[in-house]
Amino acid sequence: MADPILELSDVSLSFKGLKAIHALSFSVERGEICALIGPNGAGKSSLLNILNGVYRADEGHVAFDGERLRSIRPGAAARRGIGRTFQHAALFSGLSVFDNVLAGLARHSRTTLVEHALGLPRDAAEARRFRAAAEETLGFLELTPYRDRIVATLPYGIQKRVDLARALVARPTLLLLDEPMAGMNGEEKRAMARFIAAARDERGTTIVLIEHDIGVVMSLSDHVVVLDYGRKVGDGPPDAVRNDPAVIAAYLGKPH
Ligand SMILES: Nc1ncnc2c1ncn2[C@@H]1O[C@H](COP(=O)(O)OP(=O)(O)OP(=O)(O)O)[C@@H](O)[C@H]1O
Repeated sequence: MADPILELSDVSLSFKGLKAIHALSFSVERGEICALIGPNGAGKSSLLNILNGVYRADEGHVAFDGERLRSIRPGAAARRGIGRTFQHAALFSGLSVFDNVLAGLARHSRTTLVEHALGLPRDAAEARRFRAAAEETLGFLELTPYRDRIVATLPYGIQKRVDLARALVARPTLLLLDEPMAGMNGEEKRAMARFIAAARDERGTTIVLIEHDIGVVMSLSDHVVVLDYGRKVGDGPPDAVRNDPAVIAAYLGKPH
């Protein structure tokens, strides 16, 4: 039975007259990997920005877990269970892997500044919980051997995995990944695809990702949504989308 975690209805977004997203509607099922594909400028990143509250849709609405998302800000979206990574990983390059992953919990702290400054028990208990969650996520993504390394000294593929760890440590219900494999070699892409699939399979995380590598999209996703100039031109399982004449004409047949 259908169990959508995300439902977009007639969502539109413009930038100073330029319509980046046109009356877009689709649903994402709980626990699936949904890939957003389409040429440069199709509106994919703008859409992720609406989903985690960086932008607000001009028209239409988005429901997350049965509740309408209204002008939510990124911090509130994170606390509601919507995690995000960005196209260009913005890690703290001078800090250790462990501290970067711990930073992924900063928005989830329930202790007040006073409790923190005074080192009160609630603060200490939370700090212990956060550290345990960070260690667990490092183990889950096979990053424990890199735990104390400074991020800037690590290979690119590992840095992108640290970025994934930072987003996963808070156990988001919905994780938005903006080109998690951009710039990676084949081996790094295979490793990243394995960890993304593990987040779905072992943690039940729903994932919406932007990806340009069609081979990766077809093998990793359960559902593909194709955008072109802000309009939806395809929506379905990977095999159906791959063979859809409208998608081939708009995207798959073009060099990109
Ligand atoms: N902040 C902004 N201000 C003005 N125009 C913007 C802004 N962000 C995006 N756009 C425009 O909106 C359209 C959609 O851009 P968007 O970045 O969402 O596409 P995309 O599919 O993610 O592209 P890419 O694959 O290149 O990342 C483009 O025409 C882009 O130039």
